[in-house]
Amino acid sequence: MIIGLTGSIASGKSTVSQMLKELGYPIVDADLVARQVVEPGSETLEKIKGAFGEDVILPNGSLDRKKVGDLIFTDPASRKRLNDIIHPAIRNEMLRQRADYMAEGQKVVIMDIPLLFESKLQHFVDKILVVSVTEENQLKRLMERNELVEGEALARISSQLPMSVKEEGADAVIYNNGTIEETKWQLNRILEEWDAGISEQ
Ligand SMILES: CC(C)(COP(=O)(O)OP(=O)(O)OC[C@H]1O[C@@H](n2cnc3c(N)ncnc32)[C@H](O)[C@@H]1O)[C@@H](O)C(=O)NCCC(=O)NCCS
Ligand SMILES: Nc1ncnc2c1ncn2[C@@H]1O[C@H](COP(=O)(O)OP(=O)(O)OP(=O)(O)O)[C@@H](O)[C@H]1O
Repeated sequence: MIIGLTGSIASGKSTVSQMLKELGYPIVDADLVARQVVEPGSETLEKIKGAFGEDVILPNGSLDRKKVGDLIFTDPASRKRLNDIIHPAIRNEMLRQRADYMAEGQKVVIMDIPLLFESKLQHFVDKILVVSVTEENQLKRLMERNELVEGEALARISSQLPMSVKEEGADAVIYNNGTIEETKWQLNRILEEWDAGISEQ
């Protein structure tokens, strides 16, 4: 079974993904893959340099994530340009990692994909688990974690589909507004319900 883990920015996907990792599940992490495919020397980084100029490359040759983030979260045309370059590379690498885990004989694989709905990747997975938060908690946690002012955080939030749309498309929802323990409890109930316990693997 392939479980797609998604949600909105700062809703708690990495927090839940970490819990799943501790339980022993294999994880394909789209944010991590997005870093791997732009490593210095990669074809994707060269394409980004071609599209956005030398300005987005740090002196050590790596992508200036802060600069690119500031650009794409405020300008939809730049976001589309970056997505068109980087998403095919991310998709290929995610599918490669998924195939490797399945070849190993893993019965359950987690695919942590923040933009699962935005990129219409529902067909990559068998079940969709959405980590949801209230707008108030999302804004507060995003501002704190990324040290952003309210306007910057709101720009990032509005670059994604609304939380309610993701909840509607979910097979199960974790409401990550309480304690970490409460979130873990919800996760365990869902894994039981889906018969996806690690012991069954
Ligand atoms: C713009 C970049 C360089 C900013 O890097 P930074 O280290 O600040 O953020 P990080 O990669 O950790 O992403 C944080 C979160 O931002 C959101 N996000 C990232 N990219 C996008 C995007 N293109 N559209 C909407 N939301 C996005 C996701 O919720 C993600 O979990 C980076 O996010 C990136 O390369 N984005 C394009 C690839 C992508 O779409 N990644 C999302 C997973 S497929
Ligand atoms: N239940 C919780 N209570 C308090 N803080 C939390 C809770 N869950 C997550 N957080 C904090 O909120 C922030 C966002 O969580 P996390 O990084 O897991 O979100 P994410 O969905 O993976 O974000 P992104 O889309 O940006 O990668 C983090 O600083 C995390 O420590």
